[in-house]
Amino acid sequence: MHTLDQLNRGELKGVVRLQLSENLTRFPNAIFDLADSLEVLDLSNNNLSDLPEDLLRLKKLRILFCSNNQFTHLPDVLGQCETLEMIGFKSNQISTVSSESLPTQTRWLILTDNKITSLPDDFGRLTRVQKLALAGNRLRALPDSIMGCRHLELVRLSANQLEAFPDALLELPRLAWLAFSGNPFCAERDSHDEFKTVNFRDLELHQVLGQGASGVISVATWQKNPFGFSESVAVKVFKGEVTSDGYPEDELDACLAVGNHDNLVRPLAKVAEADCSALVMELIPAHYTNLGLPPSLVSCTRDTFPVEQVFPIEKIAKIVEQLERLVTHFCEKRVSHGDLYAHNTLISEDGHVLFGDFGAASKYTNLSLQQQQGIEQIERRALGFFVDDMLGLCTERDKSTAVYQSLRSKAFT
Ligand SMILES: Nc1ncnc2c1ncn2[C@@H]1O[C@H](COP(=O)(O)OP(=O)(O)OP(=O)(O)O)[C@@H](O)[C@H]1O
Repeated sequence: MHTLDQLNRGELKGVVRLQLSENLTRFPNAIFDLADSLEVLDLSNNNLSDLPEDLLRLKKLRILFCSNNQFTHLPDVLGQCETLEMIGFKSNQISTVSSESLPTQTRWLILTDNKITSLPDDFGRLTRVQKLALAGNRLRALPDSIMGCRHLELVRLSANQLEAFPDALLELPRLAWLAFSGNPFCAERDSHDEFKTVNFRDLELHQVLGQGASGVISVATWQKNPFGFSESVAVKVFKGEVTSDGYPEDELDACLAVGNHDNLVRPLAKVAEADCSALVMELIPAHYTNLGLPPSLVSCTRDTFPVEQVFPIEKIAKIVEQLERLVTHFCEKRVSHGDLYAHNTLISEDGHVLFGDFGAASKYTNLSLQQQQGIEQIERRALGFFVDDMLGLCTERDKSTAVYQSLRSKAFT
């Protein structure tokens, strides 16, 4: 994080990346002094509502983040910034997105949690866009031209006002991670009576285990355990607000709809109270570790891995086999996971997989057979990308094996 003082004193000359958060209400002019070098500008968490019309003077600007500001429209000047390819305006008040505001070379567009009712008709001219985050808006439909966005791989549409499933998405040849729960066309949430409902006051929360976008997970023991669950459990208490993947209530609904599987963290019970929604689940044993790391600004939609991460091909085959069985289970339950990634996968030393994070999951039982098949194909593409990622971790020696070749035929690149 930098300061306005540093900027005004000329101390930041030559920086490639600038991050300022000081309740700014106006774009600081001194930023233009960095035009020769500035590639990444992060003005998130300020009070900005517009950008200067000569922003294009920042000739090298590739990445612009303005989340948590007061924008009511996406500034038109963005469309004239010749090198700008990543745009993030999450949690503003944006209701209008003009065609002029979208640079043709956009790869990454984050407009989560705004008030957008429609996208420009010619959206499909963004033929390079790979990642499109629109959850928590007021979209009623998508422009059919979106079919032209042939590089789209990740799309978030949850928590909108879509009246019908956007069939145009089924035409996208690379789409692999899709979230669409919490729209009027979706099936209603289920009460999941097959799972016990417990009182929140019967649980005693202890140390925090982790925190996802949608809730906080803690170890808990029972004050009262009428159903005889294990003495120690994990409890995810949902925060209630919309996340970049959708509504927490839909996460709980989808997670319970998928139910039990050998490769899922076992859901045990739910808390469904007016002021508290929570999921009680089995504790993940401490020796399970993350298989991958989330995507970076460079990898965009693809997971990243520590350079030293290497696996023998037999272990990779075992991991892939478990994921394949899991995807078959998702399809049988008519739930799309929407976030099938190594970074959501935990593995034990001997290669047993525990998979999680239903934040982007969407139920699709009520859709037409053709739509259901299309959605399954999208999830299987994510599995194909996953296989490709796993093969990237294979030892050089194992690349000549028959197992490698057989897995290669399942990979999507
Ligand atoms: N049943 C559990 N037992 C032990 N630890 C858990 C359990 N569930 C979650 N955790 C811990 O909490 C962290 C957050 O989990 P969660 O599934 O909510 O979110 P995430 O997938 O990491 O994040 P996001 O939803 O933002 O993508 C996990 O990385 C893990 O460390």
